[in-house]
Amino acid sequence: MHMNTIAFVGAGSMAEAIINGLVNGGVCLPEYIKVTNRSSMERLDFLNQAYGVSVTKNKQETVGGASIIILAMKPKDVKAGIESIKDYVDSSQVIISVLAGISSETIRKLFGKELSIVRAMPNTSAALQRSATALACNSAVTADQLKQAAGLFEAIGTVTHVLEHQLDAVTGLSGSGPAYIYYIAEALEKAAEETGLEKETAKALIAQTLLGAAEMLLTSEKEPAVLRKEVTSPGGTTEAGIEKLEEYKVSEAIAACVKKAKERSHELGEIFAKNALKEHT
Ligand SMILES: NC(=O)c1ccc[n+]([C@@H]2O[C@H](COP(=O)([O-])OP(=O)(O)OC[C@H]3O[C@@H](n4cnc5c(N)ncnc54)[C@H](OP(=O)(O)O)[C@@H]3O)[C@@H](O)[C@H]2O)c1
Ligand code: PRO
Repeated sequence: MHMNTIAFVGAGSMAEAIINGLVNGGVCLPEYIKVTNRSSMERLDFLNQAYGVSVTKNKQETVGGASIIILAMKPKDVKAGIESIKDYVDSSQVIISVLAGISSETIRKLFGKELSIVRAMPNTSAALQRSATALACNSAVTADQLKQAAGLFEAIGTVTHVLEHQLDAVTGLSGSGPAYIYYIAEALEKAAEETGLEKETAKALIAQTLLGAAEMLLTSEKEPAVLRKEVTSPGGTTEAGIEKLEEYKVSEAIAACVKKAKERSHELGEIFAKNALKEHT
């Protein structure tokens, strides 16, 4: 795809996952990517060496003239981060925020001007071009700008358009989702060792089982419940195992987990707006 300059403000795990996906997926030349952070030059040097991207502490050099600016700091650092770039940003640029919970309106107020703001909720599987990304945008975003933002995330996985208020639910589901799956993988590994398998053997079997099941979910027209039934012989091993999941109310635990994560996303946005906008209103 054709790519204009992309500036990353924040150089942590989410920024790296996106950079990795863009560069190693061959969808964007590293010279089109500029990265800055707050303090760690060591981290910037690492990204430069690992991916060939340009790195600098200079905020003007990073964001000035970039067609896309990606905000990738932790919520607590957003106010200072925006403060440090706002004078070099104008309405011809598209701001993409991957920040959990923080609304486009809060971001706009912090910049203190009308800007095209796209909110994206990707996940760390972006590093393998396997992110499930959801996008929403403010009313200043043109169809072309949204297409440009979607193109960037399509290069590192799938893109789903949602309403902005739905992003909290997306965050609790697929933004945090890889961690839930790793949690299950950890539990399966522990269980496999307890039932007599070596760690490496278990790890390989678990990863391939997750991959196969995910591919079935993606490609089959059958509902998950039907796919599950196909594995479950009456009176067999799966039925015996699933009886335990029911006994331990795993389904309820998963529902509570996703709900709590969604609520936390909303709460982070509310708390942030209340504190960060005190002197802006
Ligand atoms: N990790 C995920 O799975 C994931 C998924 C979806 C969305 N997100 C969102 O992505 C954002 C970043 O998360 P993360 O996990 O990548 O965090 P992280 O690993 O802690 O990285 C945060 C980065 O922001 C930089 N930073 C802090 N203050 C800054 C400032 N004033 N100016 C410029 N850069 C600044 C930090 O630089 P220093 O190291 O120099 O302090 C660091 O490079 C969060 O808002 C999160 O909600 C994360
Ligand atoms: N990581 C961020 C968090 O845990 C947002 C989704 C995944 O807050």
